[in-house]
Amino acid sequence: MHEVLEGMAIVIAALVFAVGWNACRMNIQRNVLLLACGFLGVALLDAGHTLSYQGMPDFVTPNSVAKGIWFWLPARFLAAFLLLAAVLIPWRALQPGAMPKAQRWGSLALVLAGVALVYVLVIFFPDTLPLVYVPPAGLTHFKIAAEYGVVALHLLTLGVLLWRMRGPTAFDAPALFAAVGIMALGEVFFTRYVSASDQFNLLGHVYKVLGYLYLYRAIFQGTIEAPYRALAQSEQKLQTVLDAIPDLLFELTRDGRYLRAPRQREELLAVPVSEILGRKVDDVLPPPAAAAVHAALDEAHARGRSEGHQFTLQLADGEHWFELSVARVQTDDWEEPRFVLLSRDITARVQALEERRRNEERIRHLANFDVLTGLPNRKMFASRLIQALALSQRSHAHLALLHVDLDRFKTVNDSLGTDAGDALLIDIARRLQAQMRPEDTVARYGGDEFFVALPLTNAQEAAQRAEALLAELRKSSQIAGQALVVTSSIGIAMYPEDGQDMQTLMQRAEAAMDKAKALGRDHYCFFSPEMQTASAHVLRIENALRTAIAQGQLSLHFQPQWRLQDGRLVGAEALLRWTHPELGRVSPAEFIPVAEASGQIIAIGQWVLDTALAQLRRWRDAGHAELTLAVNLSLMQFRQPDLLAVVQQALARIGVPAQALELELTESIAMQEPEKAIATVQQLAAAGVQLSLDDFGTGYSSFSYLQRLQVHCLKIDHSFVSHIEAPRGLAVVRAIIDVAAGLGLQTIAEGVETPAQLAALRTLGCDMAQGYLLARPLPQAEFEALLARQASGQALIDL
Ligand SMILES: Nc1nc2c(ncn2[C@@H]2O[C@H](COP(=O)(O)O[C@H]3[C@@H](O)[C@H](n4cnc5c(=O)[nH]c(N)nc54)O[C@@H]3COP(=O)(O)O)[C@@H](O)[C@H]2O)c(=O)[nH]1
Repeated sequence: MHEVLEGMAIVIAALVFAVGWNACRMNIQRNVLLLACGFLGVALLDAGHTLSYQGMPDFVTPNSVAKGIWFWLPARFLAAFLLLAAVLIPWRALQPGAMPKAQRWGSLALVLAGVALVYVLVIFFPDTLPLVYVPPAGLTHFKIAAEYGVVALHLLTLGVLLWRMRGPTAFDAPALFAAVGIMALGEVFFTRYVSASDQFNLLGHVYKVLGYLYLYRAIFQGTIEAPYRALAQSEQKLQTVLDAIPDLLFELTRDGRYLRAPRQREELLAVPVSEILGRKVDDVLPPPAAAAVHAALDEAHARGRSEGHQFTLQLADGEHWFELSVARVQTDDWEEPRFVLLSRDITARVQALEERRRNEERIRHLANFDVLTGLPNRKMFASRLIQALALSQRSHAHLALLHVDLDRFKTVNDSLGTDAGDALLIDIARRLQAQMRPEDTVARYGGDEFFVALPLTNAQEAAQRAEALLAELRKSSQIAGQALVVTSSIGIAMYPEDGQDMQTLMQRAEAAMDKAKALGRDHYCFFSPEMQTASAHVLRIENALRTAIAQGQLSLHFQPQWRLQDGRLVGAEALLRWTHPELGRVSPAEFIPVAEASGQIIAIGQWVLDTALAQLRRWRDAGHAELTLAVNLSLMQFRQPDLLAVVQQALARIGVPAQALELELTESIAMQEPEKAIATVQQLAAAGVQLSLDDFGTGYSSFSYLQRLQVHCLKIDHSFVSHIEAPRGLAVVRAIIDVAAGLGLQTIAEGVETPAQLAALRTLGCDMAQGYLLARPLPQAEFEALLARQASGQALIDL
């Protein structure tokens, strides 16, 4: 039985060695190497113990119990020390890579040398060894103490193990714990036996075998089971990763034969996977795609990997783009090279890039071309003009810059709507473009303004081109079902005579265009230095006007208005005056149009309204309650969407009744947008404000229009009054007064300069009059002096 149990123990210890030794060829684990080599020593010592056992044939020298024990004890101590060392040395997780040969073979040699030493001592020098067994007494104290020493080492190992098992371990700690625990128990039995065949000795051997078995299990688990499990897990993980990859994955041979498809996406394949495997790419893919795969395989074969080769495939849902990534699989030299090919569907990316390219192209186009007409815009025109000027400079050539502006384009927009206006602009742009030579550029500058650059063109040629353009633009356009005829005005500036740079030339072409308009439209006009002077003056006025209110340069004069029935001063017209420190007194006839064109008229108009109402308030407070004050409205003011609110707020803020304010609106302003004018006047009239129609008779208002325009007074223009002494002039004024009377409106004659004019007006029944004959526009103090004289009962005018 002893031999059987020992035989089993030797075999298991040898297995521990075999498994551990081979595992160390693939992994670096010092603990395993220690146990493996150590337990080979244990197996050899146990073999010596078995062979020396009493009852066995003599092993080199006569066998004895003591001889057996002398092989036994080193084996036990070796096992105990090995286990203790194995749990003391930190266990590292499995690391791929072979243990260095020198380390493995060195450890083995060390163990074998130790074992050989024990063999030599026990066989040839037994007398040097202490007594371990004395028949018939049995085991000596030394032997028992030695066995307890082994037990103590095992207990120490168990303690270390328990301490290590508090946390996760990189080895099979429970199996190792069981192995050490059982071996320790077995050793206790070996301290108790008397005869080699008693039950303690037997039990000790059984426990020893069991302990070895657990040790084997621990080594097997750590070196074979665990790596296999980790491998299975890692393969599972790899498959999960592969499943998550949205690409096609194939394994191919060097010549492009499909071996495997670890990741299948049938929807990205023209043919099912089953039909692909075993075939070559040339048989499956169209030639350009197959060529891309071969190129990728060649590259991966040469460099280990390849990326970026692309091809397209026509699939059921349309054309798809694919990009290849190929990696060469590590194989042994004798194996056929294999490649993992990842085919990524990059259709969305390609489409997004294409979309981005298109968007960039669109943005570039928007940045350089006018959206409505497709003509170059300001930016593009500027760059082309600068280039053309540089070229003209180098070649000493002329260049003509034309500013084309449509005449009365606004009327088209107002009467036919902006869609018709847009259609007209598109048509005009097309016609302008058709007139251009390859070297010319026409651009839309916004609204109905166009600029044309004509390189290599002298003044004579520019005039001919302008004539041709005017003639072309004069032709009718079919817009909104009707033939529309729009003329245009062209201003021309010549390089180098009129300017050397873009800015100057453009300003001068614009000034020339203004002149063409002033000449009656449908004209072209070359720039002349006089225009420059005029426009410089206008620019000066415009700039100076900006600070006029803040610097207190504005004031109001008041021209008295007289009731012709009794000669009383009943009102005044507020007239704006501007005195500039350098420009001196500037006439409103000069600066009001500039203020209008630059938009400053809104602020200036507000100032006039507030100042006039404040003055009126003071006069009314001073007892002139019947006095009214007329304030002129410009076109821009009249078009203010919040005009009613502006007027009402001013009245309320200053505390003047609406009836005391009269707003003067010229007939031409009222006729600009008749329907809107009727509505605005109606709102103001409803608010109680009086309205008079200035310059009456100079415009084209019809009776029906007059009937709907809720003004209370017609102001007979100076030009009619000045001709009143002639029969036809008299007839005109009479007609105006009769119309007004018929419509229930008052009349006021302006510009009365002679007693005869005044007499005629009275005879015709005109209600009121103002003019130099009666009084010029007066500063506040002088006007107040008149009021004071009237209040004191003096007659101010002779009727
Ligand atoms: N929008 C605003 N327009 C204004 C304002 N103040 C003036 N104006 C307009 O400027 C134009 C020139 O005005 P002005 O130089 O003040 O000339 C006015 C009178 O001085 C002049 N007048 C008055 N009586 C006579 C006369 O007997 N003979 C004669 N030759 N001229 C005379 O007429 C001008 C007043 O005209 P009208 O307004 O049509 O009543 C002028 O168009 C002003 O309207 C302002 O605050 N806002």
